[in-house]
Order: sequence, then C-alpha cells, then structure tokens
Amino acid sequence: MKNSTVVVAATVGVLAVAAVGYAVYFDSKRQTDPEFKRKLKRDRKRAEKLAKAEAKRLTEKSTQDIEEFLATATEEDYPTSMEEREQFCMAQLSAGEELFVKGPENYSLAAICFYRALKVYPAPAELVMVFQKTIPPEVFTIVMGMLSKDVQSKEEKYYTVFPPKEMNVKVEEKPEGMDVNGQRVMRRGLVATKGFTKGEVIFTEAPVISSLEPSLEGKNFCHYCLKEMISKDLMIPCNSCSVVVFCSDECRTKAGQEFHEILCTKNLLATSTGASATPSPAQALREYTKDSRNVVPGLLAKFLAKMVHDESLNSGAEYNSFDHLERLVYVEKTLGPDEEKEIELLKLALGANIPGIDQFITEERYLVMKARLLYNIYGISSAISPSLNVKPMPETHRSVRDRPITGAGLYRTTSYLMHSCEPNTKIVYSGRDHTVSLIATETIKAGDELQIGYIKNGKQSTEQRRLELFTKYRLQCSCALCEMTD
Ligand SMILES: C[S@@+](CC[C@H](N)C(=O)[O-])C[C@H]1O[C@@H](n2cnc3c(N)ncnc32)[C@H](O)[C@@H]1O
Repeated sequence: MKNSTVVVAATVGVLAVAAVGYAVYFDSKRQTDPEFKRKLKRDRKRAEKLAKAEAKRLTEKSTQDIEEFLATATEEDYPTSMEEREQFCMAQLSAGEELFVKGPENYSLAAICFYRALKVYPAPAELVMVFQKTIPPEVFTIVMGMLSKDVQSKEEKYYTVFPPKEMNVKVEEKPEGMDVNGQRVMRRGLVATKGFTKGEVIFTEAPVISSLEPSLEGKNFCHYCLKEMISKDLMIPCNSCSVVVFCSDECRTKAGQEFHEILCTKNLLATSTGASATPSPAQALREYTKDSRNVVPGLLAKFLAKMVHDESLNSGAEYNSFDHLERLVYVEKTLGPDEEKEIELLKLALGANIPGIDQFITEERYLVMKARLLYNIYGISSAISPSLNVKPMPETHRSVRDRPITGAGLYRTTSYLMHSCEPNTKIVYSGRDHTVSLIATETIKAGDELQIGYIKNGKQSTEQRRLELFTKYRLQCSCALCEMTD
C-alpha cells in the first residue's frame, strides 16, 4: 500500500507544477494573443460590474435594515435595571458576533446588535474602542454611522422637546443683523405659547444647580434650596460636617444624593477619628469659595457631581444637565492663575469619588463651562427680610434688584430670556427659595417674545443703559427702546 503522505505530497507537487505551467501559458497568451487579451478584459469588466452591483445591493440592504430599525426603535426597547442591562448587552454582543461571521449579507443586522449593546453599556466610548479592534471594519463603519445619526437627531430634536410644554414658552431663533464677517447672527429668546394677563405666572423653574452666597453658608440658610430659616430650631445639620445646614430632611437627603455626599468636608468625622488637621480637598474648595467670594467653582463642582448622579439613575431622560449647559451662549474666557487654581481644586475635590473626572476637566472644558455659568447664572433672592445685609456677588448681576442676593443658580429655561429696556416680564422668588417664577408685567399674547430687564429700569439715558449693559454683559442692546432712540 502506498503511503498516503506521499500521495498527498505528490498530488500537491503535481498541482503545483500544473499551476506553474498554466501561469506560464497564461502569461505568454496575454502578451501575444489579441483575442485572448480582449476576452480577459471583458471578463475583468464583467467581474468588476458584478462586484459593484453586489456592493450596491449590500449597501442598499444595509441602509434599508438600519432605516427600518431606527424608525421603530424607541428608548423603551432598552431595559432600565442594571442587571437587565448587563444581560441585554451580553446577548446583543454575542448575537452580533454570530451574525457577522455569517458574512456581508448579515453585517447590517450585526451592526444593529452592536449599536443596541452600546446603548446600554455604561462606558460606550470604551466599547467603541473594543469594536474598532474586534469587529470587521465594514460593520464598525455601520455602527459609527448609526451613532452619528443618533447625535444628529438628538441635536435637531432638542428644541422640540425643550422647554417642556407645561412651561408655556418655546425657544425661538431670530435674526439679529450681521457680524463683522458679513455672516448672519442669530439669537435665541423665549416666546409665549399662550396669552397671559398682567401679574400672571408664566412658569416656575427649579435650578439645575444653586449655591448660597458663601458668607451665608452654615448660617440660617438651607444649603440645598437656599431658604432662610427664622429659628435655630428649624435647622437640620449635616451628620458629617459643621459647614452646612438644611431646612428639611428632604433637602438634606436630596443634597446628599445629588452632590453633598461627594463635596461634604466631613470635618466632624475627621475630628471624631482624630484625623490629620490638613484640610480635605472639599474643605480647600470651600475655603477658596469663601475667600474669593466666587461661587462659580463650587457651582461647577456641584454641577458635575449632580451630572454623575443623574446618569447613575438611568432615568431614560433623553437630555442630561450637560446637554442643557452646552447649548448656552457665553463670552470666551482665557486661562489665568484663578482658573488654574480652580481646576486643581475641582480635580482634587471630585477626583476621589468620580473616576475619570481628572481627564474630563481639561483647561479648555473648564474655561467653557465657567464662561457659560458666568454668562447665564441668576442671582437668587431667598431672604425673608428685604434689608438683609449681604454684599452683592460680582457674578450675579442678573437678578431681582430690589432684594438682597443670597445665592446664585443656573436655570435651563430662564437662561434663554433676552433683555429689554422695556421688559414685559419680571422674575421673582416668591417661595423664598431657589425656585424662580416668571411673571407677566403686562398683557402678553401667544407668540409674543418675553423679555426681562437685566439692569434696573430707572431713568438712565440710552447711553447710560448701553454702558451698563456692555460693562456687565458685553451686550449691545437691540431692544425696541434702544433701536428707537438710536
Ligand atoms: C443669557 S443669554 C440669553 C439667550 C441668548 N440670546 C441665546 O441665544 O441663547 C444673553 C445673551 O443674549 C443676547 N441678548 C440678550 N438680550 C439682548 C438684547 N436686548 N440685545 C442684544 N442682545 C441680547 C446677548 O448676546 C446676551 O449676551
């Protein structure tokens, strides 16, 4: 009996010789026979055409699969509990893998699975990096296309779902002349969606985040809602620090969950355990806020802590606090020693509890966030007594000017109010806490633009008003009164 290995080797040898022979024949034919050359060209063209048609068919199929999926997909398709999300993610990943190994016909379905896995994965950016290394580039491209469609539709949808209908206002864009480069400048303001009579409340709004004027912290003002407490008996202390007080258990719980657990100086715990006297990072941030009378770094620290808390709730809300913040206008800021110090304080204060925050707070991002806050926060007047003696904070010009300013807050909708030297609304803090109300100061029809006075409406000349508006807000007023008296 012949040895089979020899047979295989011999067969391979014969085949190799045949292949070499055919290649030689093929090559000489190509160089000499014009008919053979034409045939070759025709075959190549036919193969290219077929490949093109197949690629087109696959692209069309993929587009159709993706469009069908995106048209019917909703947020409700995704589980909400942590455990279910984990199981869902794993199931989508393995389904995607099974599909892509079946070949290009199944690439779009595989991409849908990977996209669905991304929607529930807690760190999607990391998963994208894994995909980049492990799935076929064609599938990866489809997944990225789906993600970018997501971002685009989220962008376009924002002002159709925000502000919520019950606030009776919508954000509207209006042209506002040309810039120095001849580009059309658009501005956004709030427009009433129904009529109001003088004195009626148009909407009330709680802030995304608020902070007390630093000198009132720990006195008789609530650290969470900024309410003034008339008696010491009503003050609820923090269990871990002697720095802040609350007006209710509810405020203490909310503050703890949203930001205070992270930003509490915990000085009482340090004293009871005899820990070192060096201030904790949270304490250092607090001292800086107090000394500089600058609420912005503290507000930003709270904002970032709250953002992490909101995300951990997995509430299914389409837009988070950062989506709101990043749409607000601002005047650019440059990096100075204050900002360098603030970035360092913030990284230290948040770093121990929020992994990755160190990389998130880049100089560039900090400057933009700070500028957005500075440009959009409102001074809050929560004191019961109109004669409470507090020095106004430099960054809270936009406020109720006939009452002392006890803190500052960032509001999602109120931020869009434009200024007018003849406003048709005003803001009030009637609950004497951080909730703001917008009140009609004259009859308002549906479709009317709503404006407040960023500066006190006294007897100043147009020149004086303009100077004040420019100094405080870098704003060149284009309200009806200024235009008329131009
Ligand atoms: C707090 S934002 C108000 C919302 C803003 N218009 C937007 O597009 O998002 C303040 C900015 O709006 C613009 N603005 C507000 N009132 C204005 C006015 N009377 N005249 C010209 N610009 C005004 C200025 O650019 C100002 O800096």
